[in-house]
Amino acid sequence: MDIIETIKEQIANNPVLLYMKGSPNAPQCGFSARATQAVMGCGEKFAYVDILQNPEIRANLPKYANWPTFPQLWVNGELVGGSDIILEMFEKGELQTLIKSAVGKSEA
Ligand SMILES: N[C@@H](CCC(=O)N[C@@H](CS)C(=O)NCC(=O)O)C(=O)O
Repeated sequence: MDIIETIKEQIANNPVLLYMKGSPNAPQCGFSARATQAVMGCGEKFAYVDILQNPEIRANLPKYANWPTFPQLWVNGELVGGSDIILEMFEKGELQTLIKSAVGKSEA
């Protein structure tokens, strides 16, 4: 399948999706580690894609997303942002609200 189609499918099929370096249990970059901590802190299930294991996604997602770096958090099919935005939203309590509503919608 075309890599852009794969990316679109991943985004469409996962209400909370983190593109990151490594895995939540073993992040391979400080930015991904901090983003994971915040997303995990929301207490809901989330999907992730390790871009170190998926070089084609690493090469193509930044163009598709118009966002140059990783991590990238996608919620309900929309890009939320990277580590800075994720942490800022978490500190304000906004990330918790967003993720809880996204997970709730997917279960409805
Ligand atoms: N300010 C960014 C920092 C993220 C960042 O600089 N990521 C780098 C290092 S992990 C990156 O993705 N570089 C491109 C790449 O490695 O493909 C954020 O908030 O997420």
